[in-house]
Amino acid sequence: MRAAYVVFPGSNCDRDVAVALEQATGRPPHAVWHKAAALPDVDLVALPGGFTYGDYLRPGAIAAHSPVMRAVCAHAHKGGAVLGICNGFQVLTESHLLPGALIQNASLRFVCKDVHLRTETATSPFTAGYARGQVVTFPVAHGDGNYVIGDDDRKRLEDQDRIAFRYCEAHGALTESANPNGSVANIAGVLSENRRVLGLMPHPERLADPMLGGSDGARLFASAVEQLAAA
Ligand SMILES: NC(=O)CC[C@H](N)C(=O)O
Repeated sequence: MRAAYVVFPGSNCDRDVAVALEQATGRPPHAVWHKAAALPDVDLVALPGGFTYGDYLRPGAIAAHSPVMRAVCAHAHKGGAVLGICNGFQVLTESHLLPGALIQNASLRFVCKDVHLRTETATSPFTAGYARGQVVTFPVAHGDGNYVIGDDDRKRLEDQDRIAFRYCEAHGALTESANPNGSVANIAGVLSENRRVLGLMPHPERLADPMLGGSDGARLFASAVEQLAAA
C-alpha cells in the first residue's frame, strides 16, 4: 500500500504519523506540502494533527481551503482512503468530507490524556483489525474535540453503521465521565458513506509502539495496509 501525509503550516503530528505509516507499510510515506496541487499516486492520504494556520477562524477551517485539499477531496471522491487524526478530523469536517463539526471542549479546557475507546464497527479498512465492541486505548490532545451533529445526520450515521469509535470506560460502558470533551453520544470518530474516509480525535499514532507505552494504535495502520492492499 502506498501512503502519503499532508504537512500544513502548524501540523505537529506529521512525523509521528509518518513513523506509524512506515512501520505499517515498510516504506517511508510521501510528505505532501499544503501548497501542492496534486497528490502522488497513493492509496491512503493521512491528515495529521496540529494547529493548522494557528487554528484561526476555527480549527481546520483555513486548511480546508488550501490547494492540496482540492486534490485530497478528488482522491476521496474517486474512492481513495483518507485518515484524519485530530486536527486532520477537523479539516475533514470543514472540507465536508465528513459530516458534523468539532467545537470547543465542553470543559473549555485543552485535554491531554489516554482515553478508552469502544470500537463500534469493524467494517472499514481502518477498523477491520479490531473486533466490534473491543476497547482500545489511544491518547487525546485537543481543545476543540467536541463533536456536534444534527439529529437527522446523527441518525443517518447510526443507521449506516458509520460511527467508528466512542469514548468509553475501561470495561466499555458509555458514560459521561468517560467523554473527555462533551461529544454527542460519546462519538470519537466517524466514517464516510463509502467507509474509506475516517476522522477521529484520538491519536492512534501516539500509542503505536510498545516503547510509547502501548501499541493499540498500530493495529489501525496495519489494518489499513492489509485492507487497502487487498482491495
Ligand atoms: N493535536 C491536535 O491535532 C489538536 C489540535 C487542535 N487544533 C485542537 O483542537 O486543539
